Amino acid sequence: MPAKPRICFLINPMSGTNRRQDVPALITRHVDTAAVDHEIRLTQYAGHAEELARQAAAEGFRTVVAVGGDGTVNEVGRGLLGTATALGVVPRGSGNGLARHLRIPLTLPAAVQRVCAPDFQRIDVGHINGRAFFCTAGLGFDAHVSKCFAQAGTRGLSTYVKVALREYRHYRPTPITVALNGQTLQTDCYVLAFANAAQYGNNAYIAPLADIRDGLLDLCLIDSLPVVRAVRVGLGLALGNLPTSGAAVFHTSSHIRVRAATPLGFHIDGDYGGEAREFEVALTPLALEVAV
Ligand SMILES: Nc1ncnc2c1ncn2[C@@H]1O[C@H](COP(=O)(O)OP(=O)(O)OP(=O)(O)O)[C@@H](O)[C@H]1O
Repeated sequence: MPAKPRICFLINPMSGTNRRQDVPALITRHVDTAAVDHEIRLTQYAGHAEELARQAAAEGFRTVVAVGGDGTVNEVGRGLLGTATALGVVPRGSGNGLARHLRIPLTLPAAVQRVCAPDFQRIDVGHINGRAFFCTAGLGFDAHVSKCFAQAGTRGLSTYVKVALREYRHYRPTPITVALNGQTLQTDCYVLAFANAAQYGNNAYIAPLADIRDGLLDLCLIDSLPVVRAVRVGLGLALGNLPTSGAAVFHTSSHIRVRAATPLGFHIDGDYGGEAREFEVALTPLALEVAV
């Protein structure tokens, strides 16, 4: 009999809002043991999932499953780049942007059953200043909010919205120069999002037309955000019609350079990445295999 594929579940115990569940026991209950062999490992600190994923790939696991939110997915995905091991996702974050984009089930039992009998597909991978992202990266207000959110003490959508409304009163755009597709744009950056997937998570569609397998990033530029436009952006995110709302400008490209007049914050899959004056953003087509 051929050997069963081996799956390694990497759990971020800090992700999501329901931390009291016994996640390892739930996974073990729902794994199809007739179809796969599995192991469960827990992360012990931020960044650990990347090391554990790389190690699991070296051990020959067919799939390494990120059990967590988009931050954990990012770490596991980074660890698997350049290996023959696929990324799986059991979504447990508050946003779950990549899982929603790939139509991975959002409940734990269904997601575990899915990774035991998946289709394998390849997706594009973005890089911002050399750091990989799978869902979205961005400059400006959303990065600033991700920094404040990380300091907020509690997580979840309601904390995110509260932080965003508080910061909106003070945040001002930064002048930037954007080079893409042989042209140069001088503009202001309130938000400049680089979307590989269509949404930030929570069905907030920053780039509803983004295709994760087309070799292109969808750029969404918002140069200023007075109140009336903020309402239109909010509605556009929720309804998935930002491109036709007139509240943002869209481009597609696989290689973008940005120079900012003053240091500008950036995020990587929703986690704050720091500040920089220059950004190089590029897409590598179909660089990661995922179990969907
Ligand atoms: N054991 C750990 N202790 C502390 N932090 C951890 C640990 N494991 C992972 N992390 C960090 O937790 C951060 C948040 O994780 P993740 O994004 O998966 O969950 P979330 O924030 O609840 O979900 P979402 O991004 O959907 O809101 C990640 O950036 C990761 O680096």
